[in-house]
Amino acid sequence: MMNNQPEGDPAAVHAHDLSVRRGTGRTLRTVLDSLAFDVPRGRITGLLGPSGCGKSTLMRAIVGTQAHVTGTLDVLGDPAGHPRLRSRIGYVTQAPSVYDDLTVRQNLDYFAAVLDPGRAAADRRAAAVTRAITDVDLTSRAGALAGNLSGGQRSRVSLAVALLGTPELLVLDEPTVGLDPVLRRDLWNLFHDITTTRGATILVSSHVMDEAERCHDLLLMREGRILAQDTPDALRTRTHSTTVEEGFLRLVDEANANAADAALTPEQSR
Ligand SMILES: Nc1ncnc2c1ncn2[C@@H]1O[C@H](COP(=O)(O)OP(=O)(O)OP(=O)(O)O)[C@@H](O)[C@H]1O
Repeated sequence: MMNNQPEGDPAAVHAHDLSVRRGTGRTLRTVLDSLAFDVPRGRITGLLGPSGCGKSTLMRAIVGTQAHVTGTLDVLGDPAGHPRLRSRIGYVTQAPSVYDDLTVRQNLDYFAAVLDPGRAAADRRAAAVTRAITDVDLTSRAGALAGNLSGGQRSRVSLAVALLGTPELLVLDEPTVGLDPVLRRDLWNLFHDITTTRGATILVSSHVMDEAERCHDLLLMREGRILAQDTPDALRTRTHSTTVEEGFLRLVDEANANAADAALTPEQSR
């Protein structure tokens, strides 16, 4: 498996033989199966694959909220879920977690107080809130009620909350779903700004393959497995494709053909 990490610089996320089961009791089933991959630091890695392939489950495992995880999963040098990681990771789930009856700034003040409580930290909190609002380009809407914002603006408030603690790793679960093309482009520009100006690592999921072209690195998933880890360029070249989507489909066809071959008895394959 390809690793784009510069030598000597440990990956932001390192997984080996990583499996996850979901469900309860007798319904427990394997949804991630023996994954091995690295997420390089300071870059945008896109986690792409069809609905239900396990992207959210993998993200939950990385941020430490997923049960029944086995194998190796190291995040920023610590095992996933380690308390030391809490302030070093920003996580945005699919449902924007903002309070509609608070303004943008009040939402951020609230989450900042949870992250960095106490009177002594008041100035630091105020600076962090202003910076996060600026980062997501919502300064002109800071006094607006979150409930009155557009979908894209609400997504940006969630992202601002995740940026509050100046996280080294941002895990974003389908942040552009349901957004129009202009808002999607603006958010992707913002992700690139965040990696450039803060040196942060971003792991971002999507089931829209054209978003793959905007990532530095790709993890392509299918049915609970990693199909490929590559840069968009390398993937297109390797699969003789003009788009990542075409390359992904070629890899799926290849995997299906291999699985069909493996299922044949020696007599059938003769
Ligand atoms: N709470 C749950 N209990 C049992 N199985 C679950 C649960 N949540 C998800 N699954 C199963 O785990 C598998 C992976 O789901 P997951 O949500 O991680 O996929 P996904 O790629 O993020 O999908 P989407 O793009 O639709 O969000 C699916 O087969 C799903 O049915």
